[in-house]
Amino acid sequence: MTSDDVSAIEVTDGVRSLHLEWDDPGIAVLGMIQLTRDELVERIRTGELPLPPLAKLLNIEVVDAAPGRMTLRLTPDERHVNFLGVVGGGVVGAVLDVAMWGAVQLSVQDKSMLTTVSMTSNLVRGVSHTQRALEAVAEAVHVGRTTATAESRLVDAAGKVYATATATFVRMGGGNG
Ligand SMILES: CC(C)(COP(=O)(O)OP(=O)(O)OC[C@H]1O[C@@H](n2cnc3c(N)ncnc32)[C@H](O)[C@@H]1OP(=O)(O)O)[C@@H](O)C(=O)NCCC(=O)NCCSC(=O)Cc1ccccc1
Repeated sequence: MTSDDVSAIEVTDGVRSLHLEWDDPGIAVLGMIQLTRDELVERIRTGELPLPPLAKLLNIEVVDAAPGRMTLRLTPDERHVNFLGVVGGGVVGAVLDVAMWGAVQLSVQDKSMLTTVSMTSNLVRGVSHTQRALEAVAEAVHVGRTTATAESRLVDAAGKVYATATATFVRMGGGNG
């Protein structure tokens, strides 16, 4: 599903439905394992490597990817709404988490895997499901032998900030190159 497909949500007698397709999650995992860092960057950036199902579920797309940075697009829709009638903080946190992970993961040349161990977010403005797409812009701050850190912001097209987050990752495996 892409951001254009939100209109594909059908409403029949008040019941919402959506036909959603996603790829075998193993394809993205295999890409992580088998591709070189530069191949991985390129295939994520161009969309050649299918994103994991989580991205399809939350309506997240890649805008840009490079060693040390990743920008994702979150297109809010009705499925993201919580009891308060706004997009849930977990959805905002998820897109920032993935963008920060991408920024640090694409920094490493070897086969080590980065995994999030802590994350702090500040949700400074409510997100409505009717508003246009937001961008999660993340940068690696530190990539060390055993840990990595990143920071990120969720902004609209005018640069208005909706949320900020920082995260710490543990680096597992690889030769620490
Ligand atoms: C409103 C505030 C909390 C504080 O804002 P401040 O620091 O004082 O900053 P500022 O004054 O600059 O205002 C900024 C904007 O806010 C607007 N505004 C201000 N006051 C009010 C007001 N009283 N009422 C309405 N709107 C108000 C204000 O007009 C401005 O907009 P504008 O520039 O005019 O367009 C803001 O940080 C916020 O909305 N954060 C996001 C929270 C969020 O969405 N969390 C996630 C969902 S919850 C969750 O998931 C948990 C859960 C789980 C399961 C089930 C249920 C729940």
